[in-house]
Amino acid sequence: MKIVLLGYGKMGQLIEKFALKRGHEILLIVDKDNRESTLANDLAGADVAIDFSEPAAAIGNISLCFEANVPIVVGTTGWYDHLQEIKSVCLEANQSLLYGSNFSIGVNVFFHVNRLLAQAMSPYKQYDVQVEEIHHIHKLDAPSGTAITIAEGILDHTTGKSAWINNVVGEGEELIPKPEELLIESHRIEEVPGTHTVLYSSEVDQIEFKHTAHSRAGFALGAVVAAEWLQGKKGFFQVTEMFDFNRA
Ligand SMILES: NC(=O)C1=CN([C@@H]2O[C@H](COP(=O)(O)OP(=O)(O)OC[C@H]3O[C@@H](n4cnc5c(N)ncnc54)[C@H](OP(=O)(O)O)[C@@H]3O)[C@@H](O)[C@H]2O)C=CC1
Ligand SMILES: O=C(O)C1=N[C@H](C(=O)O)C[C@H](O)C1
Repeated sequence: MKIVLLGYGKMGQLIEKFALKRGHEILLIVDKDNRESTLANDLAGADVAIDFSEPAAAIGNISLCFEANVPIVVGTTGWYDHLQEIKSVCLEANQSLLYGSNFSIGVNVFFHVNRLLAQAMSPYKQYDVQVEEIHHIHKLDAPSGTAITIAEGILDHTTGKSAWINNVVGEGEELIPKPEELLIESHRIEEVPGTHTVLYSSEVDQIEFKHTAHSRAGFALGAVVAAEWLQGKKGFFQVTEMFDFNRA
Protein backbone atom coordinates (compact mmCIF):
# COMPACT_ATOMS: atom_id res chain seq x y z
CA MET A 1 0.00 0.00 0.00
CA LYS A 2 1.03 3.59 -0.57
CA ILE A 3 0.47 5.33 2.76
CA VAL A 4 0.12 8.98 3.77
CA LEU A 5 1.02 9.66 7.41
CA LEU A 6 -0.95 12.53 8.95
CA GLY A 7 1.03 13.37 12.09
CA TYR A 8 4.64 12.33 12.57
CA GLY A 9 5.07 12.42 16.32
CA LYS A 10 5.52 9.46 18.69
CA MET A 11 2.89 7.33 16.91
CA GLY A 12 3.47 8.46 13.31
CA GLN A 13 7.16 7.56 13.48
CA LEU A 14 6.46 4.11 14.93
CA ILE A 15 3.72 3.43 12.37
CA GLU A 16 6.21 4.22 9.61
CA LYS A 17 8.55 1.50 10.98
CA PHE A 18 5.80 -1.16 11.11
CA ALA A 19 4.45 -0.15 7.68
CA LEU A 20 7.89 -0.49 6.05
CA LYS A 21 8.44 -3.85 7.80
CA ARG A 22 5.16 -5.11 6.31
CA GLY A 23 6.24 -4.07 2.80
CA HIS A 24 4.29 -0.81 2.45
CA GLU A 25 5.52 2.49 1.06
CA ILE A 26 5.28 5.89 2.76
CA LEU A 27 4.12 8.26 0.01
CA LEU A 28 3.86 11.45 2.05
CA ILE A 29 4.34 12.62 5.62
CA VAL A 30 2.20 15.57 6.75
CA ASP A 31 3.46 17.22 9.89
CA LYS A 32 4.25 20.63 11.32
CA ASP A 33 6.52 21.66 8.39
CA ASN A 34 3.97 21.16 5.59
CA ARG A 35 0.53 20.80 7.19
CA GLU A 36 -0.65 24.35 6.35
CA SER A 37 0.20 23.91 2.66
CA THR A 38 -1.03 20.31 2.14
CA LEU A 39 -3.86 20.00 -0.39
CA ALA A 40 -6.06 17.11 -1.53
CA ASN A 41 -3.95 16.99 -4.75
CA ASP A 42 -0.89 16.07 -2.71
CA LEU A 43 -2.64 12.90 -1.54
CA ALA A 44 -3.34 11.67 -5.09
CA GLY A 45 -2.12 8.13 -5.63
CA ALA A 46 -2.33 7.14 -1.96
CA ASP A 47 -4.13 3.90 -1.01
CA VAL A 48 -4.75 5.04 2.56
CA ALA A 49 -3.96 7.81 5.06
CA ILE A 50 -3.25 7.16 8.73
CA ASP A 51 -3.98 10.03 11.12
CA PHE A 52 -2.26 10.20 14.51
CA SER A 53 -2.12 13.98 14.90
CA GLU A 54 -3.96 15.92 17.59
CA PRO A 55 -7.58 16.43 18.61
CA ALA A 56 -7.89 19.88 16.98
CA ALA A 57 -6.39 18.64 13.69
CA ALA A 58 -8.35 15.41 13.14
CA ILE A 59 -11.46 16.90 11.50
CA GLY A 60 -9.42 18.95 9.01
CA ASN A 61 -7.35 15.88 8.12
CA ILE A 62 -10.46 13.73 7.65
CA SER A 63 -12.00 16.37 5.34
CA LEU A 64 -8.77 16.52 3.32
CA CYS A 65 -8.90 12.74 2.77
CA PHE A 66 -12.59 12.81 1.80
CA GLU A 67 -11.80 15.54 -0.73
CA ALA A 68 -8.92 13.49 -2.12
CA ASN A 69 -10.99 10.27 -2.20
CA VAL A 70 -8.42 8.54 0.03
CA PRO A 71 -9.56 6.06 2.73
CA ILE A 72 -8.48 7.16 6.21
CA VAL A 73 -7.65 5.36 9.47
CA VAL A 74 -8.05 7.75 12.41
CA GLY A 75 -6.18 6.92 15.63
CA THR A 76 -6.32 10.46 16.98
CA THR A 77 -8.58 10.80 20.00
CA GLY A 78 -10.42 13.80 21.44
CA TRP A 79 -12.65 14.59 18.42
CA TYR A 80 -15.54 12.22 19.19
CA ASP A 81 -18.04 15.06 19.83
CA HIS A 82 -18.08 15.36 16.00
CA LEU A 83 -18.44 11.61 15.34
CA GLN A 84 -22.06 11.60 14.10
CA GLU A 85 -21.49 14.61 11.85
CA ILE A 86 -18.37 13.00 10.29
CA LYS A 87 -20.19 9.69 9.88
CA SER A 88 -22.96 11.40 7.88
CA VAL A 89 -20.49 13.21 5.63
CA CYS A 90 -18.52 9.99 5.09
CA LEU A 91 -21.58 7.98 4.10
CA GLU A 92 -23.11 10.71 1.94
CA ALA A 93 -19.85 11.20 0.06
CA ASN A 94 -19.27 7.42 -0.28
CA GLN A 95 -15.89 7.63 1.48
CA SER A 96 -14.04 5.19 3.78
CA LEU A 97 -13.08 5.87 7.38
CA LEU A 98 -12.06 3.54 10.19
CA TYR A 99 -11.52 5.00 13.65
CA GLY A 100 -10.61 3.58 17.03
CA SER A 101 -9.64 4.88 20.42
CA ASN A 102 -7.18 2.01 20.69
CA PHE A 103 -5.76 -0.26 17.99
CA SER A 104 -4.00 -2.84 20.19
CA ILE A 105 -5.31 -6.40 20.20
CA GLY A 106 -5.11 -6.52 24.01
CA VAL A 107 -7.31 -3.46 24.49
CA ASN A 108 -9.88 -4.68 21.95
CA VAL A 109 -10.15 -7.96 23.88
CA PHE A 110 -10.41 -5.81 27.02
CA PHE A 111 -13.29 -3.81 25.46
CA HIS A 112 -15.15 -7.06 24.75
CA VAL A 113 -14.61 -8.57 28.22
CA ASN A 114 -15.44 -5.20 29.85
CA ARG A 115 -18.94 -5.43 28.32
CA LEU A 116 -19.37 -9.02 29.50
CA LEU A 117 -18.19 -8.06 32.99
CA ALA A 118 -20.60 -5.10 33.11
CA GLN A 119 -23.44 -7.43 32.14
CA ALA A 120 -22.42 -9.94 34.84
CA MET A 121 -22.19 -7.21 37.50
CA SER A 122 -25.45 -5.44 36.62
CA PRO A 123 -27.71 -7.30 39.13
CA TYR A 124 -25.32 -6.60 42.05
CA LYS A 125 -26.16 -3.06 43.08
CA GLN A 126 -23.88 -3.25 46.15
CA TYR A 127 -20.93 -2.68 43.78
CA ASP A 128 -20.03 0.79 42.55
CA VAL A 129 -17.99 1.01 39.36
CA GLN A 130 -15.25 3.42 38.37
CA VAL A 131 -12.70 3.71 35.51
CA GLU A 132 -9.11 4.85 35.96
CA GLU A 133 -6.64 5.75 33.23
CA ILE A 134 -2.95 6.66 33.47
CA HIS A 135 -1.03 8.30 30.60
CA HIS A 136 2.12 10.32 29.99
CA ILE A 137 2.22 14.04 30.79
CA HIS A 138 2.27 15.08 27.08
CA LYS A 139 -1.27 13.81 26.43
CA LEU A 140 -3.54 16.63 25.20
CA ASP A 141 -6.96 15.04 25.88
CA ALA A 142 -8.65 13.74 29.03
CA PRO A 143 -10.18 11.34 29.59
CA SER A 144 -8.39 9.07 27.13
CA GLY A 145 -10.37 7.84 24.14
CA THR A 146 -9.87 4.30 25.44
CA ALA A 147 -11.39 5.25 28.81
CA ILE A 148 -14.41 6.74 27.02
CA THR A 149 -14.92 3.51 25.03
CA ILE A 150 -14.65 1.50 28.28
CA ALA A 151 -17.13 3.84 30.02
CA GLU A 152 -19.59 3.54 27.11
CA GLY A 153 -19.37 -0.27 27.38
CA ILE A 154 -20.20 -0.06 31.09
CA LEU A 155 -23.03 2.47 30.62
CA ASP A 156 -24.64 0.27 27.95
CA HIS A 157 -24.97 -2.59 30.46
CA THR A 158 -25.37 -0.89 33.85
CA THR A 159 -28.79 0.29 34.92
CA GLY A 160 -28.54 3.23 37.30
CA LYS A 161 -25.60 4.90 35.54
CA SER A 162 -26.44 7.28 32.71
CA ALA A 163 -23.33 9.34 31.92
CA TRP A 164 -19.61 9.56 32.67
CA ILE A 165 -17.78 12.43 34.33
CA ASN A 166 -14.04 13.06 34.42
CA ASN A 167 -11.55 14.17 37.05
CA VAL A 168 -7.94 14.81 36.12
CA VAL A 169 -6.16 14.22 39.40
CA GLY A 170 -4.15 17.24 40.50
CA GLU A 171 -5.84 19.60 37.99
CA GLY A 172 -8.64 21.87 39.22
CA GLU A 173 -11.42 21.04 41.60
CA GLU A 174 -12.40 17.36 41.79
CA LEU A 175 -16.02 16.57 40.85
CA ILE A 176 -17.92 14.28 43.22
CA PRO A 177 -19.87 11.78 41.10
CA LYS A 178 -23.62 11.48 41.70
CA PRO A 179 -24.86 7.87 42.03
CA GLU A 180 -26.04 7.92 38.39
CA GLU A 181 -22.65 9.14 37.15
CA LEU A 182 -19.69 6.94 36.22
CA LEU A 183 -16.39 8.46 37.32
CA ILE A 184 -13.39 8.31 34.98
CA GLU A 185 -10.30 9.29 36.94
CA SER A 186 -7.35 10.45 34.81
CA HIS A 187 -3.74 10.52 35.98
CA ARG A 188 -0.85 12.09 34.04
CA ILE A 189 2.46 10.53 35.11
CA GLU A 190 5.89 10.74 33.44
CA GLU A 191 6.05 8.63 30.23
CA VAL A 192 3.34 6.00 30.94
CA PRO A 193 2.16 4.64 27.49
CA GLY A 194 -1.39 3.83 28.69
CA THR A 195 -2.96 1.92 31.61
CA HIS A 196 -6.70 1.39 32.04
CA THR A 197 -8.46 -0.16 35.04
CA VAL A 198 -12.11 -0.88 35.77
CA LEU A 199 -12.90 -1.18 39.47
CA TYR A 200 -16.03 -2.68 41.00
CA SER A 201 -16.02 -1.94 44.75
CA SER A 202 -18.34 -3.13 47.49
CA GLU A 203 -18.03 -3.00 51.28
CA VAL A 204 -16.65 -6.53 51.32
CA ASP A 205 -14.42 -6.77 48.26
CA GLN A 206 -13.13 -5.23 45.02
CA ILE A 207 -12.72 -6.50 41.45
CA GLU A 208 -9.92 -4.87 39.42
CA PHE A 209 -9.82 -5.43 35.66
CA LYS A 210 -6.69 -3.88 34.19
CA HIS A 211 -4.81 -3.45 30.89
CA THR A 212 -1.25 -2.13 30.85
CA ALA A 213 0.49 -1.17 27.61
CA HIS A 214 4.24 -1.80 27.93
CA SER A 215 4.96 0.38 24.89
CA ARG A 216 3.21 1.97 21.86
CA ALA A 217 4.07 -0.99 19.58
CA GLY A 218 0.63 -2.64 19.87
CA PHE A 219 -1.14 0.61 18.90
CA ALA A 220 1.16 1.23 15.90
CA LEU A 221 1.06 -2.30 14.48
CA GLY A 222 -2.73 -2.32 14.98
CA ALA A 223 -3.07 0.90 12.96
CA VAL A 224 -1.17 -0.60 10.00
CA VAL A 225 -3.28 -3.79 10.16
CA ALA A 226 -6.40 -1.56 10.24
CA ALA A 227 -5.22 0.25 7.09
CA GLU A 228 -4.76 -3.13 5.36
CA TRP A 229 -8.26 -4.22 6.52
CA LEU A 230 -9.84 -1.03 5.13
CA GLN A 231 -8.56 -1.66 1.57
CA GLY A 232 -11.46 -2.14 -0.87
CA LYS A 233 -14.14 -1.23 1.74
CA LYS A 234 -16.52 1.74 1.61
CA GLY A 235 -18.23 3.15 4.69
CA PHE A 236 -17.71 4.22 8.28
CA PHE A 237 -16.08 1.60 10.54
CA GLN A 238 -14.86 1.15 14.11
CA VAL A 239 -11.74 -0.83 14.93
CA THR A 240 -13.87 -3.27 16.95
CA GLU A 241 -15.40 -4.46 13.64
CA MET A 242 -12.03 -6.01 12.74
CA PHE A 243 -12.37 -8.51 15.57
CA ASP A 244 -14.73 -11.46 15.82
CA PHE A 245 -15.02 -12.45 19.46
CA ASN A 246 -18.00 -14.73 18.90
CA ARG A 247 -15.90 -17.53 17.38
CA ALA A 248 -14.61 -18.89 20.73
N1 LIG B 1 -5.96 4.92 18.75
C1 LIG B 1 -4.83 4.51 19.30
O1 LIG B 1 -4.52 3.30 19.38
C2 LIG B 1 -3.89 5.54 19.82
C3 LIG B 1 -4.22 6.86 19.71
N2 LIG B 1 -3.32 7.83 20.08
C4 LIG B 1 -3.71 9.19 19.80
O2 LIG B 1 -2.99 9.63 18.65
C5 LIG B 1 -2.72 11.03 18.71
C6 LIG B 1 -1.23 11.29 18.51
O3 LIG B 1 -0.50 10.70 19.53
P1 LIG B 1 1.10 10.87 19.60
O4 LIG B 1 1.75 10.44 18.35
O5 LIG B 1 1.50 10.25 20.88
O6 LIG B 1 1.23 12.48 19.72
P2 LIG B 1 2.45 13.41 19.34
O7 LIG B 1 2.19 14.73 19.98
O8 LIG B 1 3.73 12.71 19.61
O9 LIG B 1 2.33 13.56 17.76
C7 LIG B 1 1.31 14.27 17.12
C8 LIG B 1 1.93 14.94 15.91
O10 LIG B 1 0.90 15.47 15.09
C9 LIG B 1 1.38 16.71 14.59
N3 LIG B 1 0.25 17.51 14.12
C10 LIG B 1 -0.47 18.44 14.77
N4 LIG B 1 -1.42 18.95 13.97
C11 LIG B 1 -1.31 18.30 12.78
C12 LIG B 1 -1.99 18.39 11.52
N5 LIG B 1 -2.98 19.27 11.30
N6 LIG B 1 -1.63 17.54 10.54
C13 LIG B 1 -0.62 16.68 10.71
N7 LIG B 1 0.10 16.59 11.86
C14 LIG B 1 -0.25 17.39 12.87
C15 LIG B 1 2.13 17.32 15.73
O11 LIG B 1 3.03 18.31 15.29
P3 LIG B 1 3.44 19.50 16.33
O12 LIG B 1 4.10 18.81 17.48
O13 LIG B 1 4.34 20.34 15.55
O14 LIG B 1 2.17 20.19 16.70
C16 LIG B 1 2.87 16.08 16.28
O15 LIG B 1 4.09 15.87 15.62
C17 LIG B 1 -3.31 11.47 20.06
O16 LIG B 1 -4.61 11.98 19.85
C18 LIG B 1 -3.38 10.18 20.88
O17 LIG B 1 -4.38 10.21 21.86
C19 LIG B 1 -2.10 7.52 20.59
C20 LIG B 1 -1.75 6.21 20.75
C21 LIG B 1 -2.61 5.11 20.39
O1 LIG C 1 -2.28 9.58 23.85
C1 LIG C 1 -1.88 8.42 24.01
O2 LIG C 1 -0.69 8.15 24.24
C2 LIG C 1 -2.85 7.33 23.88
N1 LIG C 1 -4.05 7.64 23.47
C3 LIG C 1 -5.12 6.74 23.21
C4 LIG C 1 -6.30 7.09 24.09
O3 LIG C 1 -6.59 8.29 24.25
O4 LIG C 1 -6.98 6.20 24.55
C5 LIG C 1 -4.71 5.29 23.26
C6 LIG C 1 -3.58 4.95 24.18
O5 LIG C 1 -4.09 4.74 25.47
C7 LIG C 1 -2.45 5.94 24.16
